[in-house]
Amino acid sequence: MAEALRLEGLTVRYGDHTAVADVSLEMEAGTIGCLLGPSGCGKTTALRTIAGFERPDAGRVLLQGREVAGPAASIPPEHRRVGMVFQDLALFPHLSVADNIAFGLPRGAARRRERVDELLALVGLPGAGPRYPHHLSGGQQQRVAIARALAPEPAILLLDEPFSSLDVALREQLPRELRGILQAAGITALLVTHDQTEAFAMADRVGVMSGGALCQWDTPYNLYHRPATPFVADFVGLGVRLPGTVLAHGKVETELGLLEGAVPSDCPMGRQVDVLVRPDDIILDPDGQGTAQVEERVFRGADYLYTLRLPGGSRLLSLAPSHNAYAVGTRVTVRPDLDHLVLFPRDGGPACAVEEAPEDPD
Ligand SMILES: Nc1ncnc2c1ncn2[C@@H]1O[C@H](COP(=O)(O)OP(=O)(O)OP(=O)(O)O)[C@@H](O)[C@H]1O
Repeated sequence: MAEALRLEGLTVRYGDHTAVADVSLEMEAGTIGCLLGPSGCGKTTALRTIAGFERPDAGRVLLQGREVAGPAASIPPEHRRVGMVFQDLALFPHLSVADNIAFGLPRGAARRRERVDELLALVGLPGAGPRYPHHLSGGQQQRVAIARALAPEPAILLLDEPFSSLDVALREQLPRELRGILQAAGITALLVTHDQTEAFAMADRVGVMSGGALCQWDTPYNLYHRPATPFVADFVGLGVRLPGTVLAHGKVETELGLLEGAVPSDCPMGRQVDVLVRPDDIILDPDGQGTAQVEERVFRGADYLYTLRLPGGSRLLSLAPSHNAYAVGTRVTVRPDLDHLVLFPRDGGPACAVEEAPEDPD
């Protein structure tokens, strides 16, 4: 498949501060990518550099194989064929929906009206052309902003926190809808968000950023099941890291007992590691004889998230269906059910590669 975007060693500094540090990634045409990370990690700066609003201090940006920023070129934003949707949507309040969408199209273009109608149909708002932005709901306004950005047929659509101004219900629903719209039209898109649920619902590939660096650029499934660094493991999904010692291939001793299965072959015996334990890896049994204790319980609708305290002081998380509720203080037996082990060496040495993790079903 054709390459839509490539970043090579992209570095952007504001004075002494490195906002984007040596970021490299590639996106294929027609796919959706996402930069995910906490506030200040550099994701907006990376997006703005792709759009042409910031200049790289090192590295290159290539769009459809053409260098648009780097040692060989500095193409201005309007000539990059990039569509941008901003956090606040930035619709023109005094223009109708049709005129908002047509804004980026050449005046007098024969297909102008036709293109607006096409885009309104694409975003599920047929017939909304004569209305004004303030007549529309937040979700509808967002679709108009997307239609406007798509009007000039950009090579890539960049979206900066596109759901942050919407209410909670829309934030659940819109990422999936938007993914459907972009996929139907074969659009390449890159969004930035700090919200993992949005990233996972929207994107084929997600890049987790921290301190300007890209920690891992991978499928959502692999980020969860094969996190490359402790930061990715902590940022994506819930879980704890339990100290352990590698005993032999296939066994790690922890406070939970011997965890078995798929210890990476490059993890030497005796090595001190942290084992990633997700809430879905822990089954709890409230038998009254157990040595673990419920320390906290959080209702999450379909399930409760329990924090469990082991006798040695380590804590675990566990998810259990919400039709049974175990009170704080209940003694429970904890049964680990890990089908592969993700290990991070405690000495900070290179991570042990995760083998035999389940394959990404997609
Ligand atoms: N124009 C600027 N001048 C100086 N420093 C800046 C500028 N823009 C961003 N920064 C700094 O660069 C770092 C990265 O900012 P950036 O906005 O890219 O992060 P972000 O991950 O998008 O955060 P947020 O989610 O809060 O927008 C931050 O430390 C920020 O304070």
